[in-house]
Amino acid sequence: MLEKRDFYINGAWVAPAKANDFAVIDPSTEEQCAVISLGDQADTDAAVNAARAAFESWSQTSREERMALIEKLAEVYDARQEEMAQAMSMEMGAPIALSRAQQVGAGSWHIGGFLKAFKDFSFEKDFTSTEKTLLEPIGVCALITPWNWPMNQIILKAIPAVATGCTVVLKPSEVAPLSGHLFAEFMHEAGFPAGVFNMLNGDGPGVGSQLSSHPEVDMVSFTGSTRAGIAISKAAADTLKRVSLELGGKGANIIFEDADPKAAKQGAIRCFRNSGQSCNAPTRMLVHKSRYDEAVEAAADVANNTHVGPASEEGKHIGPVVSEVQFNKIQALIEKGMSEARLVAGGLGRPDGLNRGYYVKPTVFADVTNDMTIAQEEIFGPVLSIIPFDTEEEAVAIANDTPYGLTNYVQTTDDEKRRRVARRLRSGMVETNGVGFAQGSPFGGYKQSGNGREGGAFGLEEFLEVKAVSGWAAE
Ligand SMILES: NC(=O)c1ccc[n+]([C@@H]2O[C@H](COP(=O)([O-])OP(=O)(O)OC[C@H]3O[C@@H](n4cnc5c(N)ncnc54)[C@H](O)[C@@H]3O)[C@@H](O)[C@H]2O)c1
Repeated sequence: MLEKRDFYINGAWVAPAKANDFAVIDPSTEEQCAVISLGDQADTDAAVNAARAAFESWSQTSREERMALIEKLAEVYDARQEEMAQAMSMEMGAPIALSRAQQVGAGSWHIGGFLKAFKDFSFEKDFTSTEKTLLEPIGVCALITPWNWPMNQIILKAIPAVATGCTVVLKPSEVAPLSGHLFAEFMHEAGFPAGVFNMLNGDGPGVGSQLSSHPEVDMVSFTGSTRAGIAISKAAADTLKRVSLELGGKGANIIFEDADPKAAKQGAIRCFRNSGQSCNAPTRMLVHKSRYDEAVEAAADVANNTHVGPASEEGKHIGPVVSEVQFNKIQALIEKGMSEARLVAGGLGRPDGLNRGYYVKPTVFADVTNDMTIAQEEIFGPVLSIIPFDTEEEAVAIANDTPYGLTNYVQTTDDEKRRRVARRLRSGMVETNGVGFAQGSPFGGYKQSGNGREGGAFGLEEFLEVKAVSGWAAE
């Protein structure tokens, strides 16, 4: 069993102020795989003070110095990618092939996106011939991250924060803390000065809320549930710190009558990816009535043919969900779905042959209406809800009828319709016809999916203050 009790504070690994062990469970086996410590106020203060002390000099470094350290970090990340893939696979159950290609791969992709954006990023702009606008680092940033795409989330925050000259305290998810621990090792190996990057473990009510309310923290960048996003915003209100939120989603995937014949199949595969634990998953499939029966059959077929197995097994299967808490929550929502809609694949309990581990059957519900619980709540498991529609107007109304607004999807070969519908969807992202987003593209949500944007130049701007200086040049 791994022992990872220490925190990374002020450039060194330090023991927690008080012993408070917390077991990390491997979701594939339900066995304890590691022990960490949950920090308390003294640890939080030590990490924040280190970041505060480092800010003055770090914020004055040149772009070239910071860029060189991020390039070094990228080298370390590449050289140690197998360790990172194994850590994530064990802590949150991503099958090892997916962990290597996508969980680790997402990190490399975003580092590359930031480096590209950073090279041309302008920290000074001429507002008039005499007035200058300066973009300056906001200060000490608390980064609070979830367990579902651990490295993706950490890199989307830590890299732009240090790139812009901020200093950082990272609190990874206590459910999947091993990747965050390893990332701190990478930052150390890359040679960032002491105090620029700090990492400590803790839970939401402890270190999470201590960071959110800390008077020496200037900004909280959070990814996780809408519930925690609200709690953080309230805790941050008394010190009026900036709060950047990336929260949940309930993406609609609108399949029009003229969509690619494979659209339903691909939509179901996408919904089940990472065992359904993606905030941008297309979990509501809206299908035109002329294609409805065919889509239900295709989605059920995908569910019935999706192999579920341990994370350590090679292959394209899906792994368990992350924890017993999530497993139970998903089971309760599947049970609710069975009382309100038509179950066409999957259902309650573990898949055949798996009696230990948090494995969920890929599940499809048809004849769902948008007022049902399974169409409104984020399930965060491999569960798809299929909703029929008649007209474009109806499809847009159903898609927008949710408190969330992260990613929606549109499938049609009609160019005009695709653009028209994309404009009307109230979400931060609209993916059309399966075309992936470019490197550095802004990631974030409308409504209760959050208020921030991550990735590339938009992601750098999140960590900057704007200063207007008059009389910069003599008239
Ligand atoms: N929009 C996005 O970019 C995005 C990406 C990934 C995950 N998510 C969302 O994250 C959720 C799943 O992750 P989770 O279960 O780890 O979420 P969570 O909100 O329970 O926890 C996320 C992080 O917040 C901390 N936390 C919890 N309560 C807190 C509080 N009151 N104050 C401060 N910190 C607190 C946790 O310790 C953890 O580090 C899903 O809802 C998913 O949609 C969103």
